[in-house]
Amino acid sequence: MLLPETARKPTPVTNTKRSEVSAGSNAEPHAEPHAAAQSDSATHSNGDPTMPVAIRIRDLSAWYGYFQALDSISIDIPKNSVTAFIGPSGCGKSTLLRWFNRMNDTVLSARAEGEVLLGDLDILSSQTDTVDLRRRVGIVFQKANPFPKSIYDNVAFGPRLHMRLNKSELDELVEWSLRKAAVWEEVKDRLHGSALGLSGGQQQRLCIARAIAVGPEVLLMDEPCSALDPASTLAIENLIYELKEQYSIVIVTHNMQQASRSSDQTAFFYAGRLVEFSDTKQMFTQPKHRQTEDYVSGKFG
Ligand SMILES: Nc1ncnc2c1ncn2[C@@H]1O[C@H](COP(=O)(O)OP(=O)(O)OP(=O)(O)O)[C@@H](O)[C@H]1O
Repeated sequence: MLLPETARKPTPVTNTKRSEVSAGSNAEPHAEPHAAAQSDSATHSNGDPTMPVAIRIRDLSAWYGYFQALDSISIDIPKNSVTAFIGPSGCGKSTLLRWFNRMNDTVLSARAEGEVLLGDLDILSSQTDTVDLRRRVGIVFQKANPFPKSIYDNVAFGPRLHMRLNKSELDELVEWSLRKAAVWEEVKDRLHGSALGLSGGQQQRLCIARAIAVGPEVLLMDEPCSALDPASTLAIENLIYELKEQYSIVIVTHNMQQASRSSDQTAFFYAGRLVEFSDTKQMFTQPKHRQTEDYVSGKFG
């Protein structure tokens, strides 16, 4: 079975210790961070120092214009495991996720300072090739967003852009990706039909197939099940479990049961700050901070 091309040669990085990237020419200077309640003891590692790191984040702060959305976040995203980001609405989960593959570049007022490393690659460097970065760090959004093309062309889109494959290799890769995303059996007889004709849950799994077809190292999932029914949610959660053997996964979720079922470690954010990062079992049974306990037990949020 043909597997997607493995990691490409990383783009040359700058030598600067701290990077700064601004999405638009109208980026604004610093403003005071909004009210935040970070614990002094919030740790960037989940406690296992032997765990290989997929993405290393140090002192990351981010703004939209004058508004500070993230304040000095340091966290190590472990390899081949599932990390859940939880916290009340507006605490910065999606903002953080979207800096991992520079999706925030599309927001003119967005700006970040600090360091985000994917191996040797300095993600925030202005010299980073964002097309290649997004191949290495794929993203699946809350609402499935298939292209208005056939099922086959949705999956083949990235490989056609990044790889040189002949027709049979491409066919094989499309099938591999759809199988891996657990949607092959449902679509194999309609590969050239419109992706928009699929159900929401099927569309979401198609989007996962599209993301993994280019061989990413990291898969970001921003509330991937929030628009799905319980059966489709279960299918995606099972899929996440299968995929972590091969990918490092970060999932943003408001669903505490989903975080506790699907993730190996959980990071709790509040008002732009990391409050606690722990093994998921510990987070849900013996949180270190009162604020975490209140949130996971549903007292606020
Ligand atoms: N494009 C934007 N322009 C200006 N402010 C933004 C933008 N996107 C997010 N924000 C603000 O940044 C803060 C963090 O937003 P973010 O979407 O990261 O939070 P979140 O924790 O993912 O929230 P939710 O759980 O509701 O999706 C919020 O106050 C939000 O209003």
